[in-house]
Amino acid sequence: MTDFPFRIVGFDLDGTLLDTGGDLGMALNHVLTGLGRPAIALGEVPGLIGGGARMLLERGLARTGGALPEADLAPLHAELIAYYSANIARHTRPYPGAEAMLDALAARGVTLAVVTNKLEHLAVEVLEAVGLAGRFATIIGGDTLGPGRSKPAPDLLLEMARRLGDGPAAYVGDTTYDTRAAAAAGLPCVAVSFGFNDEPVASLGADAVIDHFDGLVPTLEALAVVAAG
Ligand SMILES: O=C(O)COP(=O)(O)O
Ligand SMILES: [Mg+2]
Repeated sequence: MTDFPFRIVGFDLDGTLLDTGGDLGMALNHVLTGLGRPAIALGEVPGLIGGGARMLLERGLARTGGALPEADLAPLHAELIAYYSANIARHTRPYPGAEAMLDALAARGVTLAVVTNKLEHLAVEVLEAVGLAGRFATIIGGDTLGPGRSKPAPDLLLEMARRLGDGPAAYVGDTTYDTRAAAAAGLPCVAVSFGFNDEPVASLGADAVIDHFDGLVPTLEALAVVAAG
């Protein structure tokens, strides 16, 4: 154990640890084109991500001709999830420096967690596919606690603390879902500028921003100094 100021660091998944935009976009376009709708340019998909796959579907429908009745959404959501699960890591990769950063935190005795709005089983599958699942003491998904408890509610982050025990914790994310959840849970939050930011990164309300994972360890050390006054 070292004197690193945080004992637990939680990570968002889509747009934070992993660039999942291409594979999520392919799954969304599979559903849209099946409905006779146009595909969405993959470069535009990151702007539609946040809040889970069901919200991705709703935003995709709105973008390509309009919403569908509520009753039509469940089978389309299931189709999107099935396609995504079967094609989960064709394009998905960790962002540069992610693995070295996880090594650096682990070497400092930090316990690592994933806290995502993705369905838990998809989070496990994609982390296994890119070889990172074993790094995390726990993986908590948008459905882990049941409906209505995903980010921006604090529940998933409070569950992380419940599972991993006492000690200072911090969270790393890319959207307002993450910064709002962290604030509600009372955790400091670092935002990554390279993710699927739903607001300009300076407006996300994070305590600090990093442009590369090389900056995470020193940024967390500096945050703790500020918090200590
Ligand atoms: O799946 C989403 O919409 C967002 O997932 P995340 O919480 O890992 O960013
Ligand atoms: Mg994210």
